[in-house]
Amino acid sequence: MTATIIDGKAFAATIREKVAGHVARLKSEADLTPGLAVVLVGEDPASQVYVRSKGRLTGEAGMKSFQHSLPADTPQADLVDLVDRLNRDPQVHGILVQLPLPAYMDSEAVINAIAPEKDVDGFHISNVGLLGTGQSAMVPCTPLGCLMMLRAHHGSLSGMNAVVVGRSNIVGKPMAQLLLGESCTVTIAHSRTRDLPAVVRQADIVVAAVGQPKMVQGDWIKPGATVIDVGINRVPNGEKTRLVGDVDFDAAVQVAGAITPVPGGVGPMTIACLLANTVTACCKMNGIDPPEDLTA
Ligand SMILES: Nc1nc2c(c(=O)[nH]1)N[C@@H](CN(C=O)c1ccc(C(=O)N[C@@H](CCC(=O)O)C(=O)O)cc1)CN2
Ligand SMILES: [Mg+2]
Repeated sequence: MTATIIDGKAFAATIREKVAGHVARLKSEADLTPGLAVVLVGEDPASQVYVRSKGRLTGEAGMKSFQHSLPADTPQADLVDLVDRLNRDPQVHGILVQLPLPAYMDSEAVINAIAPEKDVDGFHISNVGLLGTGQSAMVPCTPLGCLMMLRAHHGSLSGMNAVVVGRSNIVGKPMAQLLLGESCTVTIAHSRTRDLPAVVRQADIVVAAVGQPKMVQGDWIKPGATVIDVGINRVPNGEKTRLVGDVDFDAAVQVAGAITPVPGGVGPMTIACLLANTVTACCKMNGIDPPEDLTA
């Protein structure tokens, strides 16, 4: 028996439809249009693709999209000035600075310059602290998308063994916090973990977020486990390139109970959750209860 394929692309489309419904209601009932500002520094081709899709999907959901492209040698102070202006702009409810920033910039300082209530990435230290202490926070989009797929597939996650492979601030750590919030027993594994295959074999849920093509092997997966693959790695494929995840999909699909594909799994959920977070931010800023069905 091969695993159930968790279709993130289809799931993301249903979230974007719900977002569009809420946006239409905010317009007609409160004369409010949620606005998302995305800032790109430099010309990284993958980042350009992601920023373009964010702009397109923001528009398709009926929201206002503000895109700012700055040259690769922009001084950090100029970027922070732009963030300050966006913080004060009443048409902007969400601000996202596309990562990675050029190496000379202090990414943390830039992220912490965003007003926490407009931090739709959930990377600001205030939101990190709120999430870590189980309080209402803006939740990072990729881990939120992973959690939504897990909840939709399993219902309750209570008591399950979850292994998150990767300890980044943008995926691994918040993912672990979210799973802990669902009463999973959570292990964060990383490059120094001893006998990683044995650790992963204990998992009912594996979230792979290491950025290494096909690192998680099929025989590391416990039969029937759910595998969420966050990796987006571009590998050579003849004259071209193709995308592969952090999991050896062809092997893992034979063992797992359910698995996300790459592409078409976690990636599309990231942008759908960004739109949902922007609606939430807009509602909160205007004293309106945010919709509960967007991130349930
Ligand atoms: N400020 C942020 N920067 C980055 C984030 C983020 O959440 N906030 N995440 C990633 C990039 N990212 C969004 O920014 C992102 C990556 C991938 C996808 C996606 O839909 N991927 C598709 C494949 C697309 C392709 O062909 O390349 C898929 O997996 O099916 C969406 C968003 C780093 N930076
Ligand atoms: Mg740096």
